[in-house]
Amino acid sequence: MKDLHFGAGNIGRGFIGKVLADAGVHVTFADVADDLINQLKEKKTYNVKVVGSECRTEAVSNVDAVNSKDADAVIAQVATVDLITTAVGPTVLNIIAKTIADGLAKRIEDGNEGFLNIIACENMVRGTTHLKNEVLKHLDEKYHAKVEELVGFADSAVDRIVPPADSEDPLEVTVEEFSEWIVDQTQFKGDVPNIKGMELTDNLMAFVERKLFTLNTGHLITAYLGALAGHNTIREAIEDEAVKADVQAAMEESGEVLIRRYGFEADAHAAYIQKILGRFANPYLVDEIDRVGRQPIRKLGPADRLTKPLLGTMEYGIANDHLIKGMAAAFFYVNEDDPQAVELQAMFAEKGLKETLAHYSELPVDSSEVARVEAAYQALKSA
Ligand SMILES: NC(=O)C1=CN([C@@H]2O[C@H](COP(=O)(O)OP(=O)(O)OC[C@H]3O[C@@H](n4cnc5c(N)ncnc54)[C@H](O)[C@@H]3O)[C@@H](O)[C@H]2O)C=CC1
Ligand SMILES: O=P(O)(O)OC[C@H]1O[C@](O)(CO)[C@@H](O)[C@@H]1O
Repeated sequence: MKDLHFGAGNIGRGFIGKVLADAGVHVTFADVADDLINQLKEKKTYNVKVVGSECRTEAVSNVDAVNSKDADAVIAQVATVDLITTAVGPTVLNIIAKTIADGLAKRIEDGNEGFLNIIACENMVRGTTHLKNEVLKHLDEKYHAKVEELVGFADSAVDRIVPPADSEDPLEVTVEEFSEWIVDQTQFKGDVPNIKGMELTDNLMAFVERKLFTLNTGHLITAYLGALAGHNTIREAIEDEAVKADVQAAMEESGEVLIRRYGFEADAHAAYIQKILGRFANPYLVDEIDRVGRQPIRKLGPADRLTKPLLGTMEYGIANDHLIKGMAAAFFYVNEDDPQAVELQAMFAEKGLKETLAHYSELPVDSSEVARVEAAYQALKSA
């Protein structure tokens, strides 16, 4: 099987590319980072350091690379591979959609009747479905029926903490031991691939929301409360007992929504939260607060890791003080290198918290929740 993987970054090399290459799939990475691509092309192998209670280095071999800026080369790949995976970040999905659409048009014109499956591996609810809609916007309608017949767009949930590596070898990645890649088996076209490390489910939403609204909700609140307390890394922040107590409580509030919505068993979910807290404290990973806190506007959005769990607590009429506090902490997040943090702070300075939060979260500006976030902000300010 041949895979074209967009995004040779942390998750691309450290997780998805590795799982596929280990399973005997030939992986070609597509990326815009020239040096990275040239080195991958030349060496065709790279190392992954797996760190935890035991540390080891594993080589990933038989990979290739193509520069994403060379549209013709990428289109030629799309026209021939059996699988396309992505780990580029939600905003870049819209950019690669055009190239994928051009590749699908070529594939059909070339008479390739083989099945192709596409899996976006991003921190997004139904990211592949989003990508599909973007691809179809760029694709002439005359190709749509063939795409429906031959191309599967399978949504997935991806969980492995992979911070940027601090290594002399630019291709090496450092990853935690834990990993979970769950794909919606109902959305494949042709045979569903049997790949070790890729789990299949017919209940994907439960797993996507469980991951995004537990790990990512807790991680983000760790970042924002940690930054406020003067910490630089996630590990430092979660070892601060006050931060940890708030983060755990926020994950429990979000967890109560997940338990009620999807029927997760309460004890198992509590253990899931504890495991995640342990992963945040991994002493072998140096995970900067800015990586986890990045793009706060996206993360305050209505479908993302702060607002969506809050909406769930409102739906079920259950406690949400710590989710509210986490949202308030987002307004202390300052990072001049992050355009979204700059934009958020600019609007906050001009319009105040209520209007800014309502604008990005789509919560009603006069709602009691928005008022409570403002009160929590004031409480944090005077603490
Ligand atoms: N790092 C982590 O711990 C996890 C990340 N994720 C998700 O995986 C996705 C990727 O995250 P990371 O690997 O951490 O980011 P990253 O920044 O390390 O990798 C993204 C890669 O995409 C490349 N890229 C940018 N524009 C491109 C284009 N037009 N064509 C091809 N490649 C392009 C970048 O050069 C970069 O190498 C994100 O959606 C993230 O939320 C999900 C789970 C864990
Ligand atoms: O990649 P995003 O959506 O900016 O968010 C960063 C988060 O994603 C992860 O990299 C993977 O879930 C977490 O480690 C972190 O909480």
